Amino acid sequence: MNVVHDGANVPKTSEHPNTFSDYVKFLKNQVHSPSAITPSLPSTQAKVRIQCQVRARIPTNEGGEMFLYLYKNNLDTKEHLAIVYGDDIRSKSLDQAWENETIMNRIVRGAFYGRLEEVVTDEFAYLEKQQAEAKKIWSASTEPPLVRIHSECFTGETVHSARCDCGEQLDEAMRLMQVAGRGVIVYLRQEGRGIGLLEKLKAYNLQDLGHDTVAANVLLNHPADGRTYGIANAILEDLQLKKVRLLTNNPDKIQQLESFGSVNVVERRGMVPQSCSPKKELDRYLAVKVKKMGHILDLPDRL
Ligand SMILES: Nc1nc2c(ncn2[C@@H]2O[C@H](COP(=O)(O)OP(=O)(O)OP(=O)(O)O)[C@@H](O)[C@H]2O)c(=O)[nH]1
Repeated sequence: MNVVHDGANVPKTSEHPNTFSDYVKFLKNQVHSPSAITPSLPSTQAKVRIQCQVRARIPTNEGGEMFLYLYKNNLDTKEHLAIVYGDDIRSKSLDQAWENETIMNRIVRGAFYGRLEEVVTDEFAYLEKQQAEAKKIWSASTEPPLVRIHSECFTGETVHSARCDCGEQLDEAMRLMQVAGRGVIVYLRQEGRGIGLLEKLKAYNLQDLGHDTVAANVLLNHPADGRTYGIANAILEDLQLKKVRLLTNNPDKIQQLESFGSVNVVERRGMVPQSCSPKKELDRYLAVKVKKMGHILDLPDRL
């Protein structure tokens, strides 16, 4: 993109808009300061506050595209993400107006409708185009989208470890959403079910000595699963999703998400590993998830 015009300051902005003229009023009446979001409340009991900082288009090698939304929050310093398919799924906190920002500022942090394809030279024409794009979005379907709440797994996703099915689950979720043209993957930086990569790698060494994934965590004085879903819930709220079809084998995830009261899981879709060649380590991992962690997985012949 090559934007040459810096635009006017966006004045103070109040409520979330429903129409484009509301949107313009909204921009005029509400100021939000993203710097107010700092990790000042370390307790997991603290009220979760999040702010979407930026959104950017990611074209994929498969020919489709997604938008990546990056969030800041008040509980930790991690950059939690939402991978969003479909133009009608919008972040409330991103679309808010920030103090003293220009149209160019809004473009750079991704708070625009449609695609950035040409140089912005005429602010009025740009706003007219935005109005047309916004109208399309606000008349779009409100069907509950496919949603996956995915926890980071460097080993499974980046170095293709065969110890777990995390990489495959992420790829499959992206494939399903690309086909559906709509969906959200909330990508939480809760590596190793919340214990971090350092401790997870220690757990792998204990697993090579014969301990399973749960026992290895416990031997290292960690819970079997130390994850929380308050930030995921807040991100789904921010994306204005009240009903979702969740891709998961983990009933605890559904229970925890619904316990916040703002997001309703109307359907659970299983994530069955597609790789047809059974792998010894992966099958041992999946069997423990079913037997010890209550996961639902329909692979009776393999496990
Ligand atoms: N501590 C630990 N974490 C692991 C291990 N294998 C994978 N993980 C982490 O587990 C997380 C994924 O959780 P899973 O239990 O595989 O699946 P889930 O998210 O509970 O459930 P699904 O929605 O069905 O995928 C990621 O953060 C991985 O890094 C392991 O052996 N030990």
